[in-house]
Amino acid sequence: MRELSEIRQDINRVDSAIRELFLLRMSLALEVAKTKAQSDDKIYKPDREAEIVEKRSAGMEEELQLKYVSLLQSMIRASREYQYSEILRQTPEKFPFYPAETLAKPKTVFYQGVPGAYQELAARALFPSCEPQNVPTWEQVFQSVRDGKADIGVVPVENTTAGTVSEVYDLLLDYDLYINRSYIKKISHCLAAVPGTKLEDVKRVCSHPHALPQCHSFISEHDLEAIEVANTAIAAQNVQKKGDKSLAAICSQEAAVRYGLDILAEGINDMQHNETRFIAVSKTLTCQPEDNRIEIAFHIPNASGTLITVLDTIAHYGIDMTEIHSRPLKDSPWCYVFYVDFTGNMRDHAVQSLLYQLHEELPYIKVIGSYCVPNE
Ligand SMILES: C=C(O[C@@H]1C=C(C(=O)O)C=C[C@H]1O)C(=O)O
Repeated sequence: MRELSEIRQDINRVDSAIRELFLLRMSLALEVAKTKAQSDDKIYKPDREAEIVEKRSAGMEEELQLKYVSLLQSMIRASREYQYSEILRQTPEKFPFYPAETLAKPKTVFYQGVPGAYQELAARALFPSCEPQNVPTWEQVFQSVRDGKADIGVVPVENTTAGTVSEVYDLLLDYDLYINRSYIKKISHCLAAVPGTKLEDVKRVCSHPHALPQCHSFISEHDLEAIEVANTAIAAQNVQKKGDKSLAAICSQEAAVRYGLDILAEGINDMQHNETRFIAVSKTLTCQPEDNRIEIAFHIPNASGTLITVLDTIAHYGIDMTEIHSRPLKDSPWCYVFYVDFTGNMRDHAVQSLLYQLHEELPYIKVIGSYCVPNE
């Protein structure tokens, strides 16, 4: 039997030979890419890749064949990524997405609900010089922006306890709007009722469908009946209008004060670290120098391993994925649209190469936003 160190020296020699061959293969791939660029041909040739995999691995013993195919596939993907990156360096006009530099100073900002809603607070924080206006539904916020009645809509997209606000994501695509800003707000809910109410008088509690699960423990400990309403501030308004001591609202302190309610309990959310992310949407895709997040929506081909390939491709460009979720495609049962957030700025070369590649290789992709998450 040979010494371990001796075998390892042979492995090192093989690795060095593979390295040289890898570099040679990459330079050949680049030559191919330049030829393709001249004739405006596509980089991705799935038939040629399938032929390489089949012919080069033919006749191998099955177990090693599987490993070799995976090695070949990963080398070919690296070759494609390199080609996209180099082609874009030489012909930057091939980048398929054109964000505007900045957002024109908004005059009209809409939110859903009534004054005192968390969305109003977020709208004021994002656009301090505007007087936000309210409409009854999220759909009306999106409609108003699409029809030009509002420059900006401010809506919630995610809560750290209750999760993604799916309806807002569906509306983003339905109304073809873009995310331009993001704002994370600490959410501390209180229980508010008409003046003179004691905690033991309260039997029912109303609030937004996302706020109720954030206070699940409090609601069950006090054996309260939970009633869904369109907005936390609307809940406070309802309690004021009804004047019934058995009904309380889960809302912000601001909403309780605005509707003249007594605060019976504060910070009633299950998780003390409870935050909601709000976004500002408009008709324009923008990219500001300080933006450090991009969000895309895409469909994947109906084949195994395609989602993992997309996620791997993101990592191959040295980009960090920060969030992923999916929504059903309403017109194609059991098919999904995926939403992915990742770090970077749309002016970065790595981000542009990634987006160029995904645009060329996926059946559908849309950049749905560029925004800044502070403190990074
Ligand atoms: C190099 C080419 O471009 C791409 C990369 C391939 C590779 O690295 O072998 C094969 C097919 C294409 O998807 C080519 O078309 O030959």
